[in-house]
This record gives sequence, structure tokens and C-alpha cells, in this order.
Amino acid sequence: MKIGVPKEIKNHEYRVGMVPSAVKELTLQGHQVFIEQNAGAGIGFSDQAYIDAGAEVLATAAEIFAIAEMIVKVKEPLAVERAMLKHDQILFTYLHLAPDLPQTEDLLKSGAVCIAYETVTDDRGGLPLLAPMSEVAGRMSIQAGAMALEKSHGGRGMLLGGVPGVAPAKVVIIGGGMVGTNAAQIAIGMGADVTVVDRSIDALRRLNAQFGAALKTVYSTADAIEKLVLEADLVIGGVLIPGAAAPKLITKEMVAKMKPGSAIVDVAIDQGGCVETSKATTHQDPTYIVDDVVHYCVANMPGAVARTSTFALNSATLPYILKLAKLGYKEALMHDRHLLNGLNVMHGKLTCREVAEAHGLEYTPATTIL
Ligand SMILES: NC(=O)C1=CN([C@@H]2O[C@H](COP(=O)(O)OP(=O)(O)OC[C@H]3O[C@@H](n4cnc5c(N)ncnc54)[C@H](O)[C@@H]3O)[C@@H](O)[C@H]2O)C=CC1
Ligand SMILES: CC(=O)C(=O)O
Ligand SMILES: [Mg+2]
Repeated sequence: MKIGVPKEIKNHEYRVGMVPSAVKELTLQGHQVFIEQNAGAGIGFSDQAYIDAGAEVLATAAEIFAIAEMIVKVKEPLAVERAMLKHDQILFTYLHLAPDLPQTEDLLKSGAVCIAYETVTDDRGGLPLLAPMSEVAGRMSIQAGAMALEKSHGGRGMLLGGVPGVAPAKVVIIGGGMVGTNAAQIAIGMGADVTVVDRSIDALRRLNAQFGAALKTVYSTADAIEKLVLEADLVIGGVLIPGAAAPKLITKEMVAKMKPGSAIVDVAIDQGGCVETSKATTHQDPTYIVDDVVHYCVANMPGAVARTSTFALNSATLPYILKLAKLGYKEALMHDRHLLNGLNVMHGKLTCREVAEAHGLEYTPATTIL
């Protein structure tokens, strides 16, 4: 198969869809890989490293989209990229379609076969292609929150761990999955007073077993969230209903009643955010203030630590890339129900129920059109 890897163009996005060693796996199996010039340059992968792995370097994204049967990316395609997609071309990347109608409409129009990393599932009920980036973003969320609490960023001027004789900051994490668990690990490590809220008792049980008395766990209700958020110095938003727009668990009224100078890091912003006052920001200008509360809502957090993130992401995606390249999308999807869960759009039809519901569009079960 001909596989194309364009350079990412989102603000401060230095990740790349494939590292040179992954390219080599593909070329050793007889596939052709085309990579855009300088696609990995931001994180130390030279064009020569890709050539040595057997890839061909092309000067522009247009050439990559024109030649490739499968496009492998990291972030959702921006409008200029969407315009280059072709009927029956495979697009394998993060999509986050539920909060993004313009992208959904463009992908439907393209006729492409769009498989979203974030809705691919596994046998243990996990999301194996979201997990590595949630680990990164969960860990980063506490760094970002610690900065937001500094006076110069609009925060209350608090150190997360406090010091002897001064109490630590209160960190409340909404959602105890991958993001929440990794946020808890770092916040506990920094000495903060940490509480995780989840609606899954199993998630709370797992967290309790992992962190013991260092972590408080609370069952998620609107009342519990309100009480905790009003006492919090830092709130981390890490909830997810796979494929769907994030539920707005923190209302603008709650935000208005939060302590002045407190901070919210809404990691769930890629699915629209779980805080009513959240709107997506960029690494260039990551925070803004509403009602004296600092909001950090960067939708591509792992892009800031792009080298770590690219290795972590590509280790997870490579087996699926190899499978799609070897079998083609029809056979690969028909033989792997977990990969099939990743199929969001195909030949002008919406095949992800949650995305269809989010936009009030027609849902077509993938098995009826494959
Ligand atoms: N901004 C960024 O750069 C990044 C954002 N993310 C996003 O972070 C979010 C979380 O991802 P993961 O942790 O991997 O998901 P996950 O599926 O591992 O965890 C989500 C948790 O939310 C819980 N939950 C759902 N509804 C809830 C409710 N009403 N109250 C409390 N808890 C609730 C679930 O029970 C689950 O434990 C996703 O939207 C993901 O796309 C992930 C990576 C990077
Ligand atoms: C998952 C996601 O949105 C990211 O890694 O940027
Ligand atoms: Mg206030």
C-alpha cells in the first residue's frame, strides 16, 4: 500500500504520524511510505532518517494527499487538509468529530474512509490509541495547572504541595480514567491534596487500590461536583463518553462561585470540554480568565512534549497501520471489531452513533456498507 505522512500544521504541533523505525517496519513488508519534507524535523527526525528507513520525501502535503491510499496523521485534518482528501482514501488519525460540525461535514463530503484513533477499542474496555496521549496530557495537566496558579498567570499564588506549616493546594480531578489517573499520580507526587470524582465505582475502586490514603475518591453527582469545585484551587477536567461530546459537568454558575485565582485545566476540551466556560486554546496562548478563574484548554496538549508523545502514540498505532496496509480497510475492519469501532465516516455516511447523535445527523451502521 502507498502510505502518506504529511507534516502536522496545527498550532505548535510537532508530533508526526510515524517515526522512522515504524516506516522501516512498513517498507520491510513491501509497502511504500511517502513523508512530507521536514515532517519530523521539530523532534529530531531528519528527512535523511526517513529516507534511510525506505521512505520517499515529498515537498508538499498536496503531493502526499495525491499519491497516498492511506494518510497517517496525529491531529484532526484542518480545512486545507480536508479539501485534499479523496474518495476511498483511508484517513487514520485523531478526529474528535462530536464537537466539530464543519469537520464532520467536510469528511462526509470527501468520501474518504475516516478511522479515528480515539474510538478504537480493546478487549479490556479501554481505548488503546487514546490512552498514550491521555497519559501524557494527564501528567501535563498538573504542570499546566501549577503554572496557572502562579500570580503572573492570574492564579491565586499557590504552590501545589504547600510547604511545612502551610497547607497544600486542593486539586479536584473530574474523571478517573487515563487522564485522571495520571493527573492524580503527579499531583500526589507534588504533595497536593487530591480528590478524584468518577461515576464508575470500578474506576474509584481501582484508584483506591493504586493510591490508598493519598487520594480521596468521590462518586460523581452534580451536588458532589459543585461542593468540591467551590473548595478547589485547581480543577482538572478528564471525563469522557467515547465518541460523544463531553458532558458539561461544571456550569458557568459554578465557575462564577469558584475562588478568585483558582484554575481549571479542561483536558476534555478536544471533545468540547466538560466546563461550560471552556473554549479551545493553543500552546501559543494557552490560558484565559473568566470570573477570576484561569482556564487552560489546549486541545493538543501532548504536542508540547512532541518527542515523548510521538514515540508513545506510534507504538500504539503501528500494529493497526500494519494491519490496514496489509489487508486493506475492508478486510481489516471486518476482521477486527475494535478497529471497526474507530470507523467514524465512510463514503459519505456517519458510522459512529455518538457523533451522529451529537449533530442530529443520520447514523449508518458500518457493517451495512462495508
Ligand atoms: N486536550 C488534550 O490534548 C487531550 C485530551 N484528551 C481527552 O481527555 C479526555 C479523557 O480521556 P481518558 O482519560 O483517556 O478517558 P477514559 O475513558 O480513560 O476516562 C474517562 C473517565 O470519565 C468518567 N466519566 C464519564 N462521565 C462522567 C461523569 N458524569 N462524572 C464523572 N466521571 C465521568 C468515566 O467513567 C471514565 O473513568 C478525553 O476527552 C480525551 O480525548 C486526551 C489526551 C490529550
Ligand atoms: C488526544 C488528543 O487530542 C491529542 O493527543 O492531541
Ligand atoms: Mg469567582
